[in-house]
Amino acid sequence: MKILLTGCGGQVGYELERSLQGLGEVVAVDRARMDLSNLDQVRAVIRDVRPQLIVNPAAYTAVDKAESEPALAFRINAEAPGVMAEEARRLGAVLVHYSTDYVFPGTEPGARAETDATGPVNVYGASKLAGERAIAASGAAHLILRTSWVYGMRGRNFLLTMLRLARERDELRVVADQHGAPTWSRTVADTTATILAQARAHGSSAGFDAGWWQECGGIYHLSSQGRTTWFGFTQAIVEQAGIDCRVVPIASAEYPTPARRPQYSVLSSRRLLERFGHVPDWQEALRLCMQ
Ligand SMILES: NC(=O)C1=CN([C@@H]2O[C@H](COP(=O)(O)OP(=O)(O)OC[C@H]3O[C@@H](n4cnc5c(N)ncnc54)[C@H](OP(=O)(O)O)[C@@H]3O)[C@@H](O)[C@H]2O)C=CC1
Ligand SMILES: Cc1cn([C@H]2C[C@H](O)[C@@H](COP(=O)(O)OP(=O)(O)O[C@H]3O[C@@H](C)C(=O)[C@@H](O)[C@H]3O)O2)c(=O)[nH]c1=O
Ligand SMILES: [Mg+2]
Repeated sequence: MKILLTGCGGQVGYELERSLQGLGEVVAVDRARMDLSNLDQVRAVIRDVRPQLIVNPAAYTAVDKAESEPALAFRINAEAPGVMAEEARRLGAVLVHYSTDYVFPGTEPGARAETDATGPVNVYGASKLAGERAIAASGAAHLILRTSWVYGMRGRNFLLTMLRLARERDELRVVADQHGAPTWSRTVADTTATILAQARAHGSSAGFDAGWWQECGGIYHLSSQGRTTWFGFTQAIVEQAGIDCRVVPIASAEYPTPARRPQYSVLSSRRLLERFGHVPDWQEALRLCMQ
């Protein structure tokens, strides 16, 4: 099976390139080969590669910057995935795409299910929601995995930022009123591969089985078990790294940013756990990652 993987230099894309190896021949493309802001190029690369599976972790992920670049964020996060889905349908291929907890307004303390009402509070979230809708409307077999607070030992992420700041400063002031579940990039990639292996087992040598995608496709929440705040996440990071740095809880109002962020961002991964098994607890995953 031929797999087209986008954004192979990103946090999740890097891990996917490894996790997807057992599944087929992975054609990994970066921005230089396929720029998602260039829709003609997206189309041309897919028609050239003719994959049976497209996996798309590439995205515009700069949450604050998106507030001042909405058109670009929407092109990359909504229009480009829409083109991928359209091309996937033409080829009879499957599209696996990633989305975010930021599609929700975050006004309710409980964990959000896939069927709960969306309502993004920032441009990034709105652009990701538009991407989900474009894919759903395309008629292509697809999987949309919504994850949250992704970190890892490479790329741009909260873990690496906080490790750097904790070494530079005596004190870190971190918001304690935004709730969510930090998720290791490797958890996202490995779980994706687990799901695809199950999908593959229901198919034939010719490819995936359309019936399986009818029944099991669509949106799944995929984030770590448990919950914390950015403050709690930072405490765990500093403690595990053994860095001598005070971590002080603050309110969001004391840390102004261009983009608003949801207050309660916990996702319930129940649908995924019932069908596909285990996802680790955030503290356990953080420990494994930092080892
Ligand atoms: N990071 C997070 O906290 C979360 C992420 N997600 C979602 O998960 C998915 C994976 O995110 P993650 O791996 O963390 O993101 P990263 O920011 O680590 O990686 C994004 C990747 O997309 C690429 N990219 C950006 N713009 C373009 C473009 N115009 N053309 C081609 N490639 C481009 C980047 O390339 P380059 O290096 O060249 O910029 C990079 O390889 C995304 O869909 C994201 O929305 C969901 C929840 C949380
Ligand atoms: C650096 C820093 C941040 N903060 C706050 C700002 C913000 O409210 C919160 C998180 O900061 P970040 O900017 O890293 O987080 P952010 O970029 O909003 O992270 C989001 O990224 C996108 C891509 C997603 O899809 C989301 O799931 C989520 O992971 O921490 C502090 O309170 N103190 C600090 O020293
Ligand atoms: Mg960020």
